[in-house]
Amino acid sequence: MSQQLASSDSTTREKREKLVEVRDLKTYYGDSGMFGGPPVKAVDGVSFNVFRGETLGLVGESGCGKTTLGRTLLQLEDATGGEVRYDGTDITELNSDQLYEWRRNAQMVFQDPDSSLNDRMTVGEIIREPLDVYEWETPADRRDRVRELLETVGLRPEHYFRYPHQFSGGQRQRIGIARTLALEPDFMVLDEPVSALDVSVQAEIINLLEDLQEEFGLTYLFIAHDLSVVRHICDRVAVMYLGNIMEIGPTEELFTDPANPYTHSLLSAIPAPDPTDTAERITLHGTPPNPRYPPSGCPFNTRCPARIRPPEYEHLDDEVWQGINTLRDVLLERKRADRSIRERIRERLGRQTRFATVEETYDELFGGLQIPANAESSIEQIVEHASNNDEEAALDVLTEEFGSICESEKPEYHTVSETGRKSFCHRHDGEHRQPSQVLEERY
Ligand SMILES: Nc1ncnc2c1ncn2[C@@H]1O[C@H](COP(=O)(O)OP(=O)(O)OP(=O)(O)O)[C@@H](O)[C@H]1O
Repeated sequence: MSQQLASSDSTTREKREKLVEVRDLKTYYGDSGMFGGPPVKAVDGVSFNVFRGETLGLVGESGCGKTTLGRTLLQLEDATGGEVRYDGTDITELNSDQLYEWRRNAQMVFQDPDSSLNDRMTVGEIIREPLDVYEWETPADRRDRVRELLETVGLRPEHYFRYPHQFSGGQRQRIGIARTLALEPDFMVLDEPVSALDVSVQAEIINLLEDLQEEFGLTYLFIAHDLSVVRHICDRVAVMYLGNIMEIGPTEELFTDPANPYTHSLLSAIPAPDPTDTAERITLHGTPPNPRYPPSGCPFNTRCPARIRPPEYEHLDDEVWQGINTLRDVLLERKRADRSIRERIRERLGRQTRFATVEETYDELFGGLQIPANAESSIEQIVEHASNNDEEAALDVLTEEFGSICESEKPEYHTVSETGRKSFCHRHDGEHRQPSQVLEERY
């Protein structure tokens, strides 16, 4: 599956040189030791290429794994599995000496310049540090290089002896960028490089990054929340959700004609520039699942507005669906949670039991809603099992009655346009209606 994503990515762009090739990359945090529970699957098997000279955007909600992916590409985080080939070399296999040498090629620009600049060092020392570490040329050459770098990023040579706190946020980011340029890298991971800056300054830094890219032939992975910035600066975009890439392709096409339901939802959250635009927004319910316990099947299935439904429930009221989704989340959570000591004490004292929680949950989710008879009897069975503390049986009924391929099988990557854009969704398998058709009908 991941190979498939990567290969078609390359067929459409075969003339472009691959600088970074990522294959089935996984980064998990923590271990599954006796008390640790399962690891956090921050990056859970992604494959894509970054082409030399391009800017690839990486977008997605907070916590979906963007920073972890960026850090793993630079081996600032150890990969749990998979490969990161840089100019053909798998950098996950390098020993520490080799990695040290390789790091000259690739640098990271951070969101918050304050935390990456040491306030006790002068600006000159900060920018010179990587040159000193790598014993670049002579000390006099290094000083010259720093003065040149200061000019390259729009600062002045006399800023050499000033301290970071004497500069504005935008200027501090320029200092950070000068430092990352010192060793002439080819590849830069820009992790929200303008998010901490005033809007008026953001454009200046974006322009600087674009100029530098052109001047030095840099390749960027640009991590961002702000989709309008991404649309402006990126050649291609990868949309991430819960450690997976849901869609990847050329920027303009992805923004104007999204294929994946998650991309639709993400774009739909952008306020329309035209206040008279009455297009329905897709509201994503709930928060992304805990990456320690990602759902089975498609990672987005628990929130997907275009989820495939059993035919008899195709037109079930959306609020009822949301209720069923939430009920599933609660049941899954309860199934894996060892009952807390507090709850057990409460039970023994006869105060509040898990039964009461189920009843309350039911009322809250479905109270006042019109539920068709067949769905209602299934929901009642589910609640009854849950009341008997048998979450397993409750979930079985839920899956049997309301489940679909979205929960039972991981999707494949499907090519959705002539440019080789890829989307990770069962709806492209030729047997179902496309996400956009379903979303139009449901919203
Ligand atoms: N060092 C760590 N140890 C354990 N879990 C971590 C660690 N770093 C990140 N995580 C978890 O991994 C998941 C992905 O985090 P990450 O910071 O990569 O997401 P993100 O998309 O960059 O978020 P944001 O946009 O808020 O920066 C989150 O659930 C986060 O809590």
